[in-house]
Amino acid sequence: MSILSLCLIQFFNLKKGESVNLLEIKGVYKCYNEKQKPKVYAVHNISLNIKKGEILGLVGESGCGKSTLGKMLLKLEQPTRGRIIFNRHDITDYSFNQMRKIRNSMQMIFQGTANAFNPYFTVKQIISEPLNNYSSESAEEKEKKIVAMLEKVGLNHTYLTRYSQEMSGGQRQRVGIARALILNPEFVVCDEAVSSIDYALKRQILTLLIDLKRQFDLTYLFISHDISAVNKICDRVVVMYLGNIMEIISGINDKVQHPYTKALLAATLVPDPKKRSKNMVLLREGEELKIPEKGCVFQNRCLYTQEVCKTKQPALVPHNDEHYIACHFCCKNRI
Ligand SMILES: Nc1ncnc2c1ncn2[C@@H]1O[C@H](COP(=O)(O)OP(=O)(O)OP(=O)(O)O)[C@@H](O)[C@H]1O
Repeated sequence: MSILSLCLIQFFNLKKGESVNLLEIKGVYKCYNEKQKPKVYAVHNISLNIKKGEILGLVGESGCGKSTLGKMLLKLEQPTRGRIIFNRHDITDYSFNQMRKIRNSMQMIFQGTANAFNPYFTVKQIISEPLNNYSSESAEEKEKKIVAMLEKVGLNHTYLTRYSQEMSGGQRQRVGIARALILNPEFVVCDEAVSSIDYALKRQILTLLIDLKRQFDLTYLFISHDISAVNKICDRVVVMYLGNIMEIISGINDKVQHPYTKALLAATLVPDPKKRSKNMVLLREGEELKIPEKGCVFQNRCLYTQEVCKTKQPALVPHNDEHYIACHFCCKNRI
């Protein structure tokens, strides 16, 4: 088949509204200590596609493997097993030099905490760093670019000479966003980009991220503990528990099915007391959280565990078009 016919097929598929995958994650595992027995996986057999232009949310309790997965997609961590395809290229075994060539297409926004940046660097130095590594433009051109980017994130040239300790959390967050976007990436991992900032500022940063996504045609993996932020910004949400995907859904709302996602939802604060659901107690006081050797990874905390959950790990299966659940008892086609 000629290149022209392949392009035509892709063009007509896009016209029909079919989306293109920017990232394909195929059976990815991460084990930090391979010598340990039994092996403990921070990420366990995750398969997932991230569509071009999508904002994919990633939620779950602390330590469930969200950042590890995000870092593996950017190749800041090497998967133990599985494949990562970016823009139709298998980058799993890319060397440092091969990654250098595409590093500008994939960036990360970290939490804008006080120690997020080198305290001896000015804003200009912070944002220049990726430019110095990847661009051969003159110093003047770089400065022009930095000022233009600062303006895009709601700051101005007067911030160029500031140090990170001379800024508020929100201003630091904006500098972090400017630094991540200065190389004009396609894919950005936002790791807790709105954590520990107040409600009004959170709304501003979320609005800014949505605006920038439109302006720069970005695709985000949005990692967060904050269910309301995830619901505001994301097209789909992946719910992780102990390295495994429990559910994929359009939002954490009353359509969630998995007992773990229901518990996450019940734990969120709802302003209207009449709409609040009862908190579900998933772990009794003093009880230790253990990763089961077989069966469903959530069996020790689930309120509905049956015999089959102790022996057989449920597969992630479609409930409907965009809704996937890994539970023996949630899906219509199951046991
Ligand atoms: N470099 C590392 N070496 C060893 N273990 C690690 C390393 N990084 C993460 N882990 C472990 O992997 C598991 C997943 O960690 P990860 O940071 O991905 O979780 P997370 O869901 O992002 O947590 P949080 O929300 O608190 O950031 C944890 O048990 C953690 O202790």
